[in-house]
Amino acid sequence: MKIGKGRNTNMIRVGQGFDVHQLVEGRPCIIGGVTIPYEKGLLGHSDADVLLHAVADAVLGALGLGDIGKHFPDTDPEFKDADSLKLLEHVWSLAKERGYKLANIDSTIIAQRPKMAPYIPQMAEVIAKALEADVSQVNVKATTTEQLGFTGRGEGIAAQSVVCLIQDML
Ligand SMILES: Nc1ccn([C@@H]2O[C@H](COP(=O)(O)O)[C@@H](O)[C@H]2O)c(=O)n1
Ligand SMILES: C[C@@]1(CO)OP(=O)(O)OP(=O)(O)OC[C@H]1O
Repeated sequence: MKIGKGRNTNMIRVGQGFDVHQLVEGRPCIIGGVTIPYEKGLLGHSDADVLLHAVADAVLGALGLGDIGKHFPDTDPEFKDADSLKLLEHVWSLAKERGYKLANIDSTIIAQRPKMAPYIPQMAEVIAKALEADVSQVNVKATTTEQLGFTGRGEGIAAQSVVCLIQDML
């Protein structure tokens, strides 16, 4: 969507991301780039950082560039145990080279446990740094599902993210 005419025209793009990973024993619980002390961790080909995956998918969606599975296939040994922060930084480089900056991003972690609140400020800092933005542009929330469904039973954790990017065309 273009706003304005001629010079100083801004392009605004919106994207959303959603991801789920299974909770299993013997894996670290890394969410939003923060390692959370917990009896289980998230299973995946990479470090399975469900929040950073949702953020990366939201950015790719805003850019119209598909999803993280397309950019980092889970059949590629290069991405085995990959640090999702590095994947997000690569995704952000695609936004930057197209002239986009972050307007704001809002994310929700859907987990019965562990309690996310103590770690949320640090997650927001990680995301802000990766997207080269101020932390005031980044919001992270958490919710349980009141013990309902796979998240409520503690079988997995989900995350969703909505991003707004702005392209300055001076
Ligand atoms: N894993 C979670 C889930 C929730 N929170 C925080 O608790 C609040 C209440 O959760 P409800 O699902 O009962 O609405 C929620 O608003 C979060 O602040 C959390 O820290 N970690
Ligand atoms: C990140 C990638 C690549 O290592 O693997 P996973 O950690 O399994 O994560 P997923 O969200 O299933 O999809 C993207 C993958 O290609």
